Amino acid sequence: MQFGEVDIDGSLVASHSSVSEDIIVVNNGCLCCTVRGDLVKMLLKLVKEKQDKFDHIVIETTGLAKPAPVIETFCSDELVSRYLKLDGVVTLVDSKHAMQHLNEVKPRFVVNEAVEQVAYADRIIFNKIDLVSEAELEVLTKKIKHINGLAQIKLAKFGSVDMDFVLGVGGYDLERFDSEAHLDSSCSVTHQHEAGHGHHTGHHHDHAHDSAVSSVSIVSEGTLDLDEFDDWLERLIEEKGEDLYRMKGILSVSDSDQRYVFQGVHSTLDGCPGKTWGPNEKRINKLVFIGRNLDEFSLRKGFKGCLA
Ligand SMILES: Nc1nc2c(ncn2[C@@H]2O[C@H](COP(=O)(O)OP(=O)(O)OP(=O)(O)O)[C@@H](O)[C@H]2O)c(=O)[nH]1
Repeated sequence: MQFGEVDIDGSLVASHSSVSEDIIVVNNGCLCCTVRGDLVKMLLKLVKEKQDKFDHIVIETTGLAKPAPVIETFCSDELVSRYLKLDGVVTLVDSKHAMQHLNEVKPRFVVNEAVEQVAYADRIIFNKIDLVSEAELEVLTKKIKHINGLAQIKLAKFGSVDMDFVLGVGGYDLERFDSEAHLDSSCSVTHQHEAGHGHHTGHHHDHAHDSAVSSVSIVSEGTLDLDEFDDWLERLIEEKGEDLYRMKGILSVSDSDQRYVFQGVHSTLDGCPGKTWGPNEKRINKLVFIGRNLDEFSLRKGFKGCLA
């Protein structure tokens, strides 16, 4: 399924495809609505007509699409979420040109879609690595991990990656998340402002300051009061829900032998008890927040305030 004004890829893929997959082009949706009405319609049509005939639906957006409305379609639309589950967001990065797009400063209220597409990803493929030096790749990796410390990254040439890397991602699956625990604590690199954006004063916070999209990771031993934590998260979402793109965490909570796992997109939160802690296992809390203008200091302080 593709979003786009002009469907060139669709016909190219179709002419090369001997398999029976359907390619559906969705090109009349508004790129900035919060839930994609056109997508809802198409997904429900697929469910109705072919429910038992597919394992996955792969949606390819145009390079200009904002990922949030597509993601929220799966969280917010009651019918869609009844029949379909969002598996994950995969972002293909052109290693040669990505930096230029990530650094592009957009006009007021205009988001940088390259930054958004990295920020919301569960998996990131750095493609065209044959066209860049190791040093360039290192700088790009640093930049991308700064934006998204949660996604797994793979390097590729001509888009060649294992299918398992892009299908069956389980990016929104609390159980998978619990057992895999891909929280890269080395990615807590917020507050390193990009060149040219060093001055980060209050008056900048009212517009889409894209270099301000970053990850904050908290890795900390200790036990949390779950009620306090819930209250804190709720307050956070109320105040900053729009700026909080993704959050995930594995928590050690008092009066429980089980981990508590949670994940969220903006103001949609989902949490449940997870695996039991081992008898000699260190109970370490791991949380990652990805969002715009995140205040690392106050996130850490808020978290500490919930420790029992
Ligand atoms: N050297 C090199 N060229 C590549 C690689 N992957 C794709 N290309 C070439 O890059 C050109 C443009 O392809 P892409 O950048 O993949 O285009 P695309 O992503 O389909 O374009 P949109 O979907 O319209 O954004 C084609 O000529 C590809 O053959 C790679 O890993 N290395």
